Amino acid sequence: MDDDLVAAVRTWFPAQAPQRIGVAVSGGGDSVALLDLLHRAFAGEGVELLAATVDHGLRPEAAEEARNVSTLCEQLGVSHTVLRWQGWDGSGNMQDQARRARYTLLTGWALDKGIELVALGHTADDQAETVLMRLGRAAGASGLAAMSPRRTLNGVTLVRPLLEQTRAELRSYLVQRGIDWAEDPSNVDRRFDRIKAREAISSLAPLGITVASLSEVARNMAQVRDALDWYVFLAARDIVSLDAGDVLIDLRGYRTLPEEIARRLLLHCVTWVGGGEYGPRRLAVAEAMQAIRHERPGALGHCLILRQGRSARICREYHFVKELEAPVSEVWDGRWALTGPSTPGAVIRALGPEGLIECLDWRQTGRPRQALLSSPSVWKGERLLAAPSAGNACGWCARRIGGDEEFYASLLSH
Ligand SMILES: Nc1ncnc2c1ncn2[C@@H]1O[C@H](COP(=O)(O)OP(=O)(O)OP(=O)(O)O)[C@@H](O)[C@H]1O
Repeated sequence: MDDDLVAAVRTWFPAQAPQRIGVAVSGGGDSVALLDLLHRAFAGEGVELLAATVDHGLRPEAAEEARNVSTLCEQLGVSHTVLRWQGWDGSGNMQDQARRARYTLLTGWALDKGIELVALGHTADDQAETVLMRLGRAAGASGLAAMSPRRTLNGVTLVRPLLEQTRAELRSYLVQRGIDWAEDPSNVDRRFDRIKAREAISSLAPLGITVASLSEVARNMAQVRDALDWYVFLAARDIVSLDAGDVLIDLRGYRTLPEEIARRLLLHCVTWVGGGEYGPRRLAVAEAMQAIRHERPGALGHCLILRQGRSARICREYHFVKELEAPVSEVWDGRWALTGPSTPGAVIRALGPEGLIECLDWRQTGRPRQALLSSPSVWKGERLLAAPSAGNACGWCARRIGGDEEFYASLLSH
């Protein structure tokens, strides 16, 4: 049974193991088991295993738990780093902020150490709880697909090799191995939805709703999501074109798409143009879809939807970028890189109405005024030097990070 678990964990990684693998160890049972399992799975393969613990500075016991992880790592010959978070300012949702900070710290650590893959200890129980919580929010296929076994964040691949193991199995593994772990007190705190979900699952068994069945729902929904994404990809190839960082959707083609494909395509378009960490709400998406179908202008996810001939044009809304400024050597609005003649002190800003007035040929570009207002332009103080999208390049070139092909490719990246 022990060896089966080791072999099962090994299957989540490429046959040709990477040189280094990172492991995020909180000190709780799941991630301690993960550390030991990975250590055994890669013994003799010449893989360097590195562990990290984030101390959020929120619980007095956290420092000691981190020390216990250090001791275990020492016994296993694994190098261990403690990453400290001092970020919470007492406002907002502390759990959510701590979680985001944890991922930022872990991926930053991985990049620093040249680690491509970081393993996390989420289990089948975590997956089942996530599915149940998302049911409570009336999630669709993507939400119910819950956590992916593998995803990329900030250029680092996060892997969840324990997603098919239960918490109980891992606890009994640790007991057999004589390895101790810390019990997080928030694991019994009923204020948290996750704990409520955990308790609910235990009483849903008479209906056949269990950790196993909910995890299977997640796997089924991941397949549904992937299938839908494939058809969104085909539709995008057919009816979407890109222009200067904006998206053009053919209106006739859009009207004939099934509702769910149309919804997903629109979401992808506004995420690609507007960035945005949180997707827009369902109601707002439905309203924007209606606007497109009836050829009315609309707004969604920090983007404008304009009618342009037989297409809907999705562009960045000026209001959301008018204060943004970056040196020309940096990325602007999370998506634009500008290159041109060396000009010390030059910055990138949205073109805005003052800039557009100076671009005498902007109409010849065929781009609408509202789209050009939010386009990237080069300034020195109050002087406009270049506006590549508005027909005023002056030796400058604006390139969207990832290129246009990424628009299509990222539809299939799950
Ligand atoms: N303080 C920590 N230091 C290092 N790794 C951690 C820490 N907390 C959590 N992790 C990693 O994340 C895994 C899941 O833990 P937990 O469910 O508490 O995390 P989470 O980030 O809240 O999960 P989710 O991604 O669902 O929000 C752990 O098994 C471990 O690999």
